[in-house]
Amino acid sequence: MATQEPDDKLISTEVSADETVRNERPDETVLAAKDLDVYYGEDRAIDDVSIEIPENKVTALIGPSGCGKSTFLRCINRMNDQIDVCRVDGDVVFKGKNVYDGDVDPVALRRKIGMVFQKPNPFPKSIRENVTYGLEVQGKPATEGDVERALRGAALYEEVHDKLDTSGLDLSGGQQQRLCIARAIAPDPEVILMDEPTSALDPVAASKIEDLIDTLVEEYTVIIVTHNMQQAARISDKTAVFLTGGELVEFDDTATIFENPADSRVEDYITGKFG
Ligand SMILES: Nc1ncnc2c1ncn2[C@@H]1O[C@H](COP(=O)(O)OP(=O)(O)OP(=O)(O)O)[C@@H](O)[C@H]1O
Repeated sequence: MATQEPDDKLISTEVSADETVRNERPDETVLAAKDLDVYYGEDRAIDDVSIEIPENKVTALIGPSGCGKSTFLRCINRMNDQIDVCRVDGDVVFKGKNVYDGDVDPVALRRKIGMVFQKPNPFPKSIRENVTYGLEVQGKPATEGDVERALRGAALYEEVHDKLDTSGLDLSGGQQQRLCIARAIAPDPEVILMDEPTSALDPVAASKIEDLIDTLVEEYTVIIVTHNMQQAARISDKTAVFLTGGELVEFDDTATIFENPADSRVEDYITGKFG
């Protein structure tokens, strides 16, 4: 269920020093949706969305339950291909190439655009095998260095370096989620999609993931769906607000969205008048 924060005054858009540096960098588009419509059978879930996602920034997707945030996220790396009734019209251009072109291999695409889900979902395999999986399906043997690099990148190495051959399922929820992040970054992606990555975690584990996102974005572009508006305000540089019917109503700097949105529907949503 969606949890909404009722009072906009509670939403601080104070930025970290790292974010200030990031915000001073000009936006370079890494990924763009153009006139995107997504249908499940006859029902439209995304309505004519165009958006340009900047590189090495955190973009948050917010909006009420059922407005199409996860659908949009899944379109980016063609996870929607796995849903029979789902049909996509329009383009998703990643580094100049429409990911829906016939010659794009979705499996290769998903290594460049990795994904982390709401519920930590490590494979029932060792910590090491979880990390090496993405490289080995590419036919690339993974080295110890690759494993260490991915686990360090996910701020997990110190906690697991002496038990790499134990099951990933024996870790705590927060550690499992960082293992999933390590698995996503092992093949050296450019974009990491996160679908409510902290909503199944306790506040301490969630806070670690938020800190990690702040580090990840130095190297990767992060696009995160969150129901938690404080979280969007805390960690993102840009915020896209979707509203019912799959319409992208406003996309701007996070501070602008939370402090001075152009669209009154966004203001109503942020102040808890609906959603
Ligand atoms: N596999 C599916 N088959 C049919 N309809 C679907 C499917 N997945 C999503 N939908 C519909 O598409 C619309 C958008 O759903 P989606 O999950 O993308 O929204 P959301 O904003 O991520 O919602 P929430 O915040 O509750 O997770 C909803 O009406 C939903 O019922």
